[in-house]
Amino acid sequence: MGRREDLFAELKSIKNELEKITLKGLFKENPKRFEEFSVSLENMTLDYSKININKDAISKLFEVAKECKVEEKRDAMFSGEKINITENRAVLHTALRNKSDNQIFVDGKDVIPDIKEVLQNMKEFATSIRDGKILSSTNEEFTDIINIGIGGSHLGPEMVSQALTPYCDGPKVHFVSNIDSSHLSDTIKDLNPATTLVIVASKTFTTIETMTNAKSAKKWFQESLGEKEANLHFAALSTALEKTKEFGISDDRVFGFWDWVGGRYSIWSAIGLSVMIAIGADSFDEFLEGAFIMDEHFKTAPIEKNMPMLLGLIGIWHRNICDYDTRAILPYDQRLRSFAMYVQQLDMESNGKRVTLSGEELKIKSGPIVWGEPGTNSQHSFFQLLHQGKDIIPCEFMLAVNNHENGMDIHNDLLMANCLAQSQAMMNGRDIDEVRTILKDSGLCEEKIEELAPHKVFEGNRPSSTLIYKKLDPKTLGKIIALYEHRVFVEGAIWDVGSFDQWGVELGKELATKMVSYIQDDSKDTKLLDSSSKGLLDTIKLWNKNKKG
Ligand SMILES: O=P(O)(O)OC[C@H]1O[C@](O)(CO)[C@@H](O)[C@@H]1O
Repeated sequence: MGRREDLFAELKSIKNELEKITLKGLFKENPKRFEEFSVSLENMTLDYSKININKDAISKLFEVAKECKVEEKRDAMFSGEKINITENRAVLHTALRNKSDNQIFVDGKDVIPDIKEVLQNMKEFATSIRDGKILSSTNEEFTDIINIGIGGSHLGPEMVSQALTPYCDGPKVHFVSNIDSSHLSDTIKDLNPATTLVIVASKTFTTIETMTNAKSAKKWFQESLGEKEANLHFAALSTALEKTKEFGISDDRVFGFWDWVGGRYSIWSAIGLSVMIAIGADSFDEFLEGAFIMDEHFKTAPIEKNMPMLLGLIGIWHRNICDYDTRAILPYDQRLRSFAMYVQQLDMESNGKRVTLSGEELKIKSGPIVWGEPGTNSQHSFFQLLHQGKDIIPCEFMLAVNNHENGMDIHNDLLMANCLAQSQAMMNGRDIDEVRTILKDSGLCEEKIEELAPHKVFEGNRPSSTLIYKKLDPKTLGKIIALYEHRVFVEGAIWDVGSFDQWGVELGKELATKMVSYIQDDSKDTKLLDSSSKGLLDTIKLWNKNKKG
């Protein structure tokens, strides 16, 4: 990877040169900066002109992408090659939304017919639930659906169903993920078991949180409806048919997927069933269509007009050239309130890696910390640090031009104005001279002006991008999610990490299994544990209401 490091060094020299001029200056120099540093796809535009970058840097980043064979790796993924090498699996979430006639082979078998079959079964089931053709054990229509799952089996369905609230015209969907008993109990407390369907979403059907919640939900049904009746209130989304059967869910209520669908990439698979029940099969198709449009764009658009490539390369610029540790995702869209959390898993579980694909220690930084909240709420919490803190945090604004509400345009106008104003403030800042003039005009004396001025200076020159789209409809949401998936791919390909495994999550799972025996068994000797774990366990044993009554 020597050539990649050389290119990084050249990019660092460009960055050092660029530091001599501000973002404001770049706009003054080039009135066409927006046109030259933005890219569009249908009703969506990514504006990256407010990032301290120039054409030289962009073309050098293209060289990085070429050197790291991003396009070849992309093609390998789309064609079903086993690019998840530590698990010996293909990575084919894109096949789930493939609307072309192409065949895609894994181990010599075309996967498309199976995908179509499961999708068709999902549609029939979802439509029958929505139309009241499938009834509960008490012959009533299902009014509420609870998706029990965690990680990729939860974050996608919850985020998408929140985002598409205006399209939700089916039963109400709820989500339970945390093993904390409060999550299930707070969710079911106002629900009627007779009209509730639980969807157990788990690729492996072994995840302790999901299985514990599913068993407790089963008990809830059994106690109020009866042993046999309980099973009629379940469906499952899983690759583990044996285990779903063991749980008591009949095969016609199980919707499968395949080992080449990673958890955090699974919203397009059967894992999307709760969303499909909420928004209907047609809207779900639109959602898949949106992702397919982004896939085709990613596959075919030249690198300089390729939105995921550019977003990924900007990520590399910020992480490896500017040395920024985090990035903020800031949707000016309350319905995208879980989007940052969703991208956190997508991005950090994929690229939070410390070794290369061949197992060597990475010599450069990989995935950054991803976080964020919707605006305008976040303006009144952490934006202070974004504007005046010591860290520079690249901000990714997201903005829908049209809302879904009639007669509330004033809200939308103000929302949009705030979004634009924030990126402008980050870029332009406010210098000491301007601050002094403002304070003078407000009638303050010289002494007071000098006392206050440093606090009111904004350095500015802080980078941001804005993804602007016409309306947050199912198709647009599909495009946005696929854009972020492919951005993660581009970055992972450049860092040369295994973006599709997640071994780092395993150690905690293993230790939790051991730890539970210390909590449940008083006679278990804690002497060999570290003193912190022992101290905490002793406190648990002293205070545990389950033990002490
Ligand atoms: O769908 P499952 O098998 O229950 O797994 C849930 C989640 O657990 C993980 O394996 C690790 O957190 C995720 O990748 C996955 O989305």
